[in-house]
Amino acid sequence: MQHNVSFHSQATNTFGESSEYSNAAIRDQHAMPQKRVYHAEQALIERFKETLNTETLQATFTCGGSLPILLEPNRDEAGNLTPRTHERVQEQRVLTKGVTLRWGKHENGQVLTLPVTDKTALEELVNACTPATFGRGGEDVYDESYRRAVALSAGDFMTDFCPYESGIIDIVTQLLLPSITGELEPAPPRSEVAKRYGLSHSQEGEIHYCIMKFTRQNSDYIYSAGIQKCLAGLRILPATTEGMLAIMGRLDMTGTGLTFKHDFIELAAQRISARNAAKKQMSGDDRKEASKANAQKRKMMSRGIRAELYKLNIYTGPSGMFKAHVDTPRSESQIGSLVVCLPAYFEGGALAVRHLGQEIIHDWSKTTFATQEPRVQWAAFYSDCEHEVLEVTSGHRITLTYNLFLAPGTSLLAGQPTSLEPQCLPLAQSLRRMLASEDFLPKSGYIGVHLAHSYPHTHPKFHAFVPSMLKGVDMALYESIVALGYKAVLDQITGPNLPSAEVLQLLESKGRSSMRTESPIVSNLQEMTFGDEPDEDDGNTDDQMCEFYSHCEPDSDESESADAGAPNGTVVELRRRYRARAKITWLNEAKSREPCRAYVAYGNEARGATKYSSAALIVRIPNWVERSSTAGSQADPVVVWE
Ligand SMILES: O=C(O)CCC(=O)C(=O)O
Ligand SMILES: [Fe+2]
Repeated sequence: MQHNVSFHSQATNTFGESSEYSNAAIRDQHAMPQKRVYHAEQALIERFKETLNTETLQATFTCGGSLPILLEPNRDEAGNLTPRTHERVQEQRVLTKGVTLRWGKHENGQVLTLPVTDKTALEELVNACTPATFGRGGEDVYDESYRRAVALSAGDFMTDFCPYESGIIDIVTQLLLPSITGELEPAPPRSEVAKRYGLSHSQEGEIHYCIMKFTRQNSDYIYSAGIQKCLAGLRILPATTEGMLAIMGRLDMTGTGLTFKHDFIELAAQRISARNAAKKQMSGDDRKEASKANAQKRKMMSRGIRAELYKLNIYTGPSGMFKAHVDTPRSESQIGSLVVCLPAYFEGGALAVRHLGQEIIHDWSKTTFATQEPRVQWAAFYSDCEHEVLEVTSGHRITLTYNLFLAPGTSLLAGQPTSLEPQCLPLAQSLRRMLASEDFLPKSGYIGVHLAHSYPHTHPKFHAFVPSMLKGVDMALYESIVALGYKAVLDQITGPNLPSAEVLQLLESKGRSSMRTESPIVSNLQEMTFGDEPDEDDGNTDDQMCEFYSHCEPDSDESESADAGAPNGTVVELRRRYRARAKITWLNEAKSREPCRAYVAYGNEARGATKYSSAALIVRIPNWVERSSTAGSQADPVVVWE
């Protein structure tokens, strides 16, 4: 996403107005006050705070690091590379061998290990490369005035360097992925203004960003002279000079050249909200909603990064370079690029990465090469970051480039049948053994297993659990059930270990959809009620809550229809839950008496409480005769909320 902010453009804004006005008129009316009203230091602190608070989205747009190559590392007496202590293992980010490259056709293979001892082999590698092209106007072009480099495609060489093994992908996943999958995390609370005008977090962030960028400010005031730029930056500039003057008159009533920051925020929020409404009317809302849902689903499925080797590039001095560009995404799920600089001598050739007016320079030239041990150095950045390889003045700058894609990641196993063989899970074996016995539930019935972990709610008001959330042993259990082919529901457990009232009906319903499909779970979400969630503020203790529940416990012979005329909906609901609970054969104990809990996310920072709930996997078990003929079949997999 390039934020090309243009201040003097003549364009039609989203209010449908043609924006033509005199910048000079505005400037004359509201000249910058001469007097400095705050200390420079204070301003810097405020700016930093602002960045910290509001520019969270993609604040870390690039990251980088280096791995020293120790060809003769220290070993302990036993010859181990690092003593087996926790601390030392953490430090073990060194490469203990050079990076080997192999290329060349059959029977003409060549090999080079960097750092280089054999200059001839290095020259041969350069000769084996072809001039590097780049994309322009939808075509691959070769233009030395824009890019002067040579390259080998991934299919034409091999290397033993592995970004996973060296820990780079771990770091990149931790630093760059959270902003991409941000909606999965509890969102920071929006301000009252943002809530009032229905602004998204990023829209709110953008207002603060523009204030920071275009107005010199202290904490409460902003300079009125920057307001016009702010509005342009936010794409909410009024169409006419009169409109702009009216805004300035409203914001800077006393003519001091200063505006209350909160007044500006209010005005900006109002205009963005109007723009949102106008846009909504103009566009195909349904299509947008659908693509939003798809994007969300994609994010839900993405807890990791997959790096795909793309090219080997050599920029040779003098004059090797690649001017400012944005990498062409290879697919919808590409989120960024990784550049790994191999240990070879060169000067110049810094990699500049830019985002929203900020620039980070990754300089890997001889300065580090000459003074320290050789290193493999790397940088990763989001796809929308502009970047540039500055001129290499001497030597060969050799890089490996990788495309970074969203991927399920190591912690997301649900629905990944190719990477996991659930039949081999010990839990699946043991479940199969139990179900094979005629002594266990000879007639059909239900089993319930309380999950080991609590799970955050996916919606502030409605509960839903999706397999992709599952962790550790819970995931193993889920996969085992999938492997056995029985119908199951991931259910929230509330109150004194009560499943939801309709869980058994769901299990008996005819329709079947695969648990693997992760379809959005909307139709069967339960609204949180008093009974679901003991309110910690109302002073109820666990014991009081349980006493309340116990009044609702149904007599064992009470019939379903007896509830029909019951006056209190909550009590009816609770009785149904008790009844469901009694019909389930529970295979383990629930963890606690108060399963639905609110924790404050992010330690003591007031970012709002995230609700975590206990859950159980409830499985419909056919009678013994039926299951002895079908158990183990994977033909008809398990179901979650259809
Ligand atoms: O080699 C580098 O540092 C970056 C290369 C690059 O930007 C590209 O291949 O797109
Ligand atoms: Fe690039």
